[in-house]
Amino acid sequence: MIRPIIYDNNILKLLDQRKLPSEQIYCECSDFDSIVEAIRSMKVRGAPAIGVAAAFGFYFGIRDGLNADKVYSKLFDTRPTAVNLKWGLDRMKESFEKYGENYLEKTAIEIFDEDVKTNKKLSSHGASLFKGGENILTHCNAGALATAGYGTALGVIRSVFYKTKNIHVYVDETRPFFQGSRLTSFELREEGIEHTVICDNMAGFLMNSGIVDKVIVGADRIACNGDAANKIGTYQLAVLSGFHNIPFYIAAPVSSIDFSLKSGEEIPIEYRDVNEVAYCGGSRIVPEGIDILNPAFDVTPHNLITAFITEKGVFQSEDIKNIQRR
Ligand SMILES: CSC[C@@H](O)[C@@H](O)C(=O)COP(=O)(O)O
Repeated sequence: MIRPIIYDNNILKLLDQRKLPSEQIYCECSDFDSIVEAIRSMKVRGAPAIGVAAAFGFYFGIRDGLNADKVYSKLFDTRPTAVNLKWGLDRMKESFEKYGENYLEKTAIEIFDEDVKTNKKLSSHGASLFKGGENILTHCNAGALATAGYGTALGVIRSVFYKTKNIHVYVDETRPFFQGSRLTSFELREEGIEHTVICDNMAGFLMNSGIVDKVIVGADRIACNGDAANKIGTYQLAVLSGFHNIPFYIAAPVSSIDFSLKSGEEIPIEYRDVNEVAYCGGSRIVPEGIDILNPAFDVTPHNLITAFITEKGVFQSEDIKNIQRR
């Protein structure tokens, strides 16, 4: 299976997600600044993967003699919506305050290893909700590439495939960064899982034609009431799923729950460079001088979510606040 992140003797190798699917190139980060840049520019992306990369960034920063508060805040500011970033940083800070510098590398490696185990666990819980033979729709990339390995929503799909060998996935291309068509399709092809790529605006047509049995996506931040932020376009899929009576699942680790937030209204939404919308494959596709908006995430209200699939089991939104963090 693809290895999106490899740690090898003080070098963090990140499979550059901007180059996929045409090129598989690892960018090698050996210092704090290179990790900050890799997260900001989306060489590494996906909430759990960002959390893991930030943990190594914290280690590199302290190892190189930088101030801990500055290291924390510079990494924290790279991507505002994914709460796993803060979760990873808080764990590193706690380790630093308790044991000092010597234990930091070990803590970062622990966070990395745990993420893969967590994803496998949540995927096996999720697979129990599927009998095989379903047509599943997914959005963005919540696969191995968005995590330390195996994936969340795509991890569940992987586990259903291993169990039944019978599943078909509809993949939203996911404008403007195309995580669906470039990354999810790449991963599904590697696994030999049958799939079809569609443009984001085709989901309603497919649902209305009775082609979609279930929808499963990841999450970047979940509030205590179950409102969930995920890649822009997720909310409209949830509304469509509700209208067509199609189960809509969120698959995410407990580290994606922000226990400090009562509802999704408090989730900060990242606005990215408008050129991500203005250009496609290097060509300008919007006339010059036109207003463009690029919110990278939206929030799906809890009442549109059928269930949450986590490593601790499958939950309803009212149970989210009672899940134990560790
Ligand atoms: C597994 S993270 C949840 C995903 O569905 C998705 O929102 C995501 O990968 C985050 O987006 P990105 O902006 O590519 O970092």
